[in-house]
Amino acid sequence: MSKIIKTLTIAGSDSSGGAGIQADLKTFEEYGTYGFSALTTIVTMDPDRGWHHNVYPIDAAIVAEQLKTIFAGGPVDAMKTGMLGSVEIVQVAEQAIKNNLQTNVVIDPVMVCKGEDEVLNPESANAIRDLLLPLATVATPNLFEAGVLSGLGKLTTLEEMKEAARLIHQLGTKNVVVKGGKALGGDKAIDIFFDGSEYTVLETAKIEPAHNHGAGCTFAAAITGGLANGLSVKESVVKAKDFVSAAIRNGYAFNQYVGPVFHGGYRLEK
Ligand SMILES: Nc1ncnc2c1ncn2[C@@H]1O[C@H](COP(=O)(O)OP(=O)(O)O)[C@@H](O)[C@H]1O
Ligand SMILES: Cc1ncc(COP(=O)(O)O)c(C=O)c1O
Ligand SMILES: [Mg+2]
Repeated sequence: MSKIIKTLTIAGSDSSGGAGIQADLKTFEEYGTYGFSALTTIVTMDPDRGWHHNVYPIDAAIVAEQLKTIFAGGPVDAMKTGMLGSVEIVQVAEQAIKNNLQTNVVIDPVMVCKGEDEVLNPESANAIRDLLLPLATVATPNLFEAGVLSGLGKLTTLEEMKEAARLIHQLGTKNVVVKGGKALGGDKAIDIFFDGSEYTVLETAKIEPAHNHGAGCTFAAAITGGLANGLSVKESVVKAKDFVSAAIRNGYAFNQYVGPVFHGGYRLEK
């Protein structure tokens, strides 16, 4: 075998398997890369309480220990962050990125899980904005997160998404994708990619039923996989959109509450 291509996710566990570290590792595998993970939080969903999410952060020192283990094998080719769970964990992720400034990093500024519209942990969200976005190669907020990060509040049009992308770029990230997804009205799933000078509109038909739990994590992990394989940022984002669309098309109803993507969908359709 030729050179091993290494990818890393610093993210939470979604025991239901569609999102979080599970989505990231499955996607990394689909991209032919060797995935590492530093676990930050454990999320459970309660069927007796309408699928209420409980988030259990891990001690930041243990996250730091996991990263020490991973980097004992040398640098990785690309990395991403997902749900981080506490300001201290955000700081640990910041340090890992600063120790590896040559490595492309995708910041998925996870503040919410689908179906919830309240920021899970406002202090961590602010820390992601202030500490991680300035270090990001690409940031991938969904519509809600882009409204919070840009300060524009609820976004409802393409023009507002573009303005949010511009404002988030000003926070220091080199590139940003604002994901309209299912949250934007209309029959298209539209994302805006902004590289600081040019806007690219990424558009597909909205897939119904939307088995899109984990779509955001899968999309960010796919960008990471593309970057690790040497694609440009724009190429990585364009391929990730195809990858996540196939994952949603091949998703399934896990139960009455949630329909996760299938991370192997792109391979199945080839
Ligand atoms: N029903 C859908 N049909 C097609 N694409 C979708 C659908 N829902 C989400 N997407 C796409 O999945 C990716 C993740 O977006 P989104 O689901 O909004 O993120 P998040 O999971 O972070 O909330 C984006 O590329 C978005 O356009
Ligand atoms: C651990 C974890 N990370 C991230 C997310 C966000 O998932 P999505 O990809 O749907 O935005 C979730 C949602 O349940 C989660 O449990
Ligand atoms: Mg998300």
